[in-house]
Amino acid sequence: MKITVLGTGYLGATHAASMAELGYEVLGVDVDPAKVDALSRGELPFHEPGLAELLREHVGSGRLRFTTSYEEAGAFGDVHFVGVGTPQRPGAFAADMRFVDAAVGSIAAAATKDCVIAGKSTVPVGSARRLADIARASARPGVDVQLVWNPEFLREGFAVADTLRPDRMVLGLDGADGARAEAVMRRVYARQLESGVPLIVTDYETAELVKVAANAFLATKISFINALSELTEVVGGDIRTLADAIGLDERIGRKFLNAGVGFGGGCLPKDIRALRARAAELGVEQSVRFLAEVDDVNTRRRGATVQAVTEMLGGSVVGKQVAVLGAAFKPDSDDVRDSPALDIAARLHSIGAEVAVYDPKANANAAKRYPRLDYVDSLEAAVTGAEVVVLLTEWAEFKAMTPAQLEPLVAVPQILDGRNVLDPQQWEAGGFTYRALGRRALPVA
Ligand SMILES: NC(=O)c1ccc[n+]([C@@H]2O[C@H](COP(=O)([O-])OP(=O)(O)OC[C@H]3O[C@@H](n4cnc5c(N)ncnc54)[C@H](O)[C@@H]3O)[C@@H](O)[C@H]2O)c1
Ligand SMILES: O=c1ccn([C@@H]2O[C@H](COP(=O)(O)OP(=O)(O)O[C@H]3O[C@H](CO)[C@@H](O)[C@H](O)[C@H]3O)[C@@H](O)[C@H]2O)c(=O)[nH]1
Repeated sequence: MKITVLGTGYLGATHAASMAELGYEVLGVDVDPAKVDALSRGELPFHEPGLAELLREHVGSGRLRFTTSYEEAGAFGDVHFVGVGTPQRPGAFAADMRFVDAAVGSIAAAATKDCVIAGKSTVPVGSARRLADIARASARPGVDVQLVWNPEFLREGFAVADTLRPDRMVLGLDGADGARAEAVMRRVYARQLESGVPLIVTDYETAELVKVAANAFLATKISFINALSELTEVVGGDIRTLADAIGLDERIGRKFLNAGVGFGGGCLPKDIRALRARAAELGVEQSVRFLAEVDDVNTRRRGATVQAVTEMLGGSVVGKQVAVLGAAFKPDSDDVRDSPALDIAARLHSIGAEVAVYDPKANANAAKRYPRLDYVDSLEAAVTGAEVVVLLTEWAEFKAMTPAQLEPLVAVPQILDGRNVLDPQQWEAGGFTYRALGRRALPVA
């Protein structure tokens, strides 16, 4: 069985290399020739632990190739995975479906043998049924093209492991017409299924909704704890202890209750907005209205961080040296899409602070987004002369730093822990003024 993966970004490149790892011959397709050239040389254009090695190995063996040609893909693939982007539509909350529509239409028209198109991109509910119509209408006479919806749940930073050993797989089918496609997909994923990965076979709409529901739930969990942070900041409580305590209840669970500067990335923010937009189109806006508050709580954390830094600097950031540790939206990624860290750094700069940013992997992407910030190559360079150090992405390097390491370098020993990952006692004993979002009462303006 031969596999193509349409779109070779974070999802597609990971999926393509993982399919090669499972033993398939794989062709990755992208409309970006620079990306295709880099991948064809075995060079990963972004940071993802373990993926560069997998890519090199399988490009080297010839099992994994890349192209810009849909014609080549249509002749090659028995299964075509669709992993192109569905970003937020400019000026709106809805998902931009242009790339998925184009990919499905192009591959259906190019297919010269019976095949299955497996949608992995995150899409508004109702898209699969519409795309199945596009596929049928575009297919050549005598070529059977079936569409399944097979959403992807990988996390950046753990993308390879999540692809090879997911918590579950979901397959949305076009009713009884989906029998051939189901059999093909069970063969593609045979190794995972044999190793016990649960497979949920359902209709298109449920499969599409499972994906956005999972992300909406995760976003809600984060905003829940961050909303409680606003309370602990006022009364002087400790949000980490609170999260530990409620998390011990197995019905609640401790995961995704880490309070701080909030969620970002290419998925959670845009996916909750797209769900709201789709619900409004369907006339059930009120059903997910709470997601507006989830989004607002999340955005407020960024403002609260800027406010806390301002207070630590005596009421004004103008001309003050601020060390920002982290630019990626999460550690072990160089992705800066909707990154709270970078947004906060830019906001501080826009109100007059001298901001030095250091991220172990994301400086280059951050510089493309906000070229006017000062990016430096080490933790030491960032904190030298700083009047406040602000930890915004919890890279291992930042979690491991000590007051003794920073104290000789900073101008004023104060630190804001935007991710609640440092030990307050250790930093206070080391001579630092320590503040954290939700963990200690922040100075009230
Ligand atoms: N990044 C993740 O962790 C993740 C996880 C699960 C689901 N998703 C979903 O997967 C989709 C892709 O996300 P991503 O983060 O990989 O995006 P990305 O922007 O990194 O990659 C998208 C790629 O698609 C390419 N592309 C655009 N139009 C194309 C076309 N017609 N044919 C071929 N290639 C085309 C782009 O050039 C780009 O390389 C989105 O719907 C996203 O919500 C992403
Ligand atoms: O307790 C927590 C956990 C996460 N975050 C933040 O939430 C964001 C998202 O984190 P995470 O979900 O780990 O990363 P993603 O790679 O964006 O993965 C999410 O989005 C993907 C794309 O849809 C899905 O496939 C994954 O299942 C889903 O976890 C990041 O900014 C994190 O810093 C917190 O603030 N507190």
